[in-house]
Amino acid sequence: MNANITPNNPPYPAYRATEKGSFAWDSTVRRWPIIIDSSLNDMQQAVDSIQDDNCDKKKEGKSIITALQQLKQEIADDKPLRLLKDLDDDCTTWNTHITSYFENATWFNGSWLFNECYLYRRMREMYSLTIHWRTYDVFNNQKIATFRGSSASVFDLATKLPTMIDPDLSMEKQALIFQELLQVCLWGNATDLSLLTNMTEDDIKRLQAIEKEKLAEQLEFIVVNHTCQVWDKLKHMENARIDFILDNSGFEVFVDFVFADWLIQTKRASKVVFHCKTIPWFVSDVIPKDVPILLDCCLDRGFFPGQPSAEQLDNLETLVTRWQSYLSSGQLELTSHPFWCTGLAYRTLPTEAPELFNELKTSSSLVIFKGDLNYRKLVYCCQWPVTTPFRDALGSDLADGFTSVLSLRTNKAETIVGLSVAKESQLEATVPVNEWKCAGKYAVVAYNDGPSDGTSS
Ligand SMILES: O=P(O)(O)OC[C@H]1O[C@](O)(CO)[C@@H](O)[C@@H]1O
Repeated sequence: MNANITPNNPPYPAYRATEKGSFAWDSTVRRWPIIIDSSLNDMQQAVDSIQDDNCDKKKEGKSIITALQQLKQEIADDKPLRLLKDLDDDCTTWNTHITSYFENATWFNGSWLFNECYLYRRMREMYSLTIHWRTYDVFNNQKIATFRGSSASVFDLATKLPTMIDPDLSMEKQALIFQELLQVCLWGNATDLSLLTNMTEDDIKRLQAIEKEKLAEQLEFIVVNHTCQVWDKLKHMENARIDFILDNSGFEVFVDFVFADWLIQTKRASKVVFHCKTIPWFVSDVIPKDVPILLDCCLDRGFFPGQPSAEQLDNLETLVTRWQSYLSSGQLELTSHPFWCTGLAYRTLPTEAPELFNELKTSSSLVIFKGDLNYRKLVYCCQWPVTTPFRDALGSDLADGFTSVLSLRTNKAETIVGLSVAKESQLEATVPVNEWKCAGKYAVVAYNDGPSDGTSS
């Protein structure tokens, strides 16, 4: 293992697009151009809808289209990662990271983790440099359209949840409900726009399914499963603060609300904090404006297709109205921090964002990291032996000097740790490696218990 760890020199070799055929290479040569093309389409429609051809907004919109096309070419030409030019609050931090760790790095030879984050920050720069497009979210329409397609599971959950939240249930029953909700929260991560793989509509419906038997079938796809340790932590927890480092908007944040609702209703949490990104990120990640938009969609009785019944709409309205009351009472808090939109692994949290690190360490009993990118940043996104213990990949600051950490991740990138030798052998022998590592169909529930003398209840 590398002793002198830096962002471009992780504990084990970084994934880089210079490795032809790797997922990093496929992202750089195929997936990222698709994402930029879909942003170009969105921008073209937005610019075409502006009537006045000579107004500044239309001119700025066209400059963004040109900048997106130039970005695509810059990546294809494997240019160096240039410094950012906008005046956003995080610009200096980003440029310090580039000059300190990625001097002379290019789109192909920089670490895939940093480069993918840099891609979205470069897209942000295009909007930051304008007057009329500063707050425009080029992924907004896709986020809403994908949520609209999740209506079956949204209504299923809205109908089922009241029976699942009964605080008078026996501990055994609560354990079963916890396992179901944890899985629903986990698999909600599968509906992710930036993956753009061959996942079919049926694949997504299967992954979003919440029926008991479907969830039982899914257990075999969880290749690292610390659910029991999480239940040991939660079963007697009372009036704690629990933090969600969010991932995707749409159905995933909907199920995050469902899980948070259960934590609050069963009095395990008196406060839940949702941490959003600060800029449009990885296509579908949640930024603060996405939450009220999502809740309003749920309350709009004409939003979902397929003529839902009055009862279904009423159930959803009851649920969402309660969530809105959590937000207005402060039981559920929505926040964002620029640290979640850097290109660095989370081992840097104590030095890059000491106030955030200390707040979570001292106030939160459990920090739940949702999704693949958060997982990659927790484990430094490198070529760990897959049987490396999760705590070793976290590093001592997060494993021993922080609070309890739970990662709920569907596998959408090659880095993974925590497998048993038996599970590694079974997967290597039966499933194509890209299928279980990158296709979003297998998952990880990885948990590290915080220090017992911390805030943990
Ligand atoms: O939304 P999530 O679960 O963090 O997924 C983002 C992941 O999708 C990808 O863009 C493609 O798999 C990864 O590079 C990235 O980590």
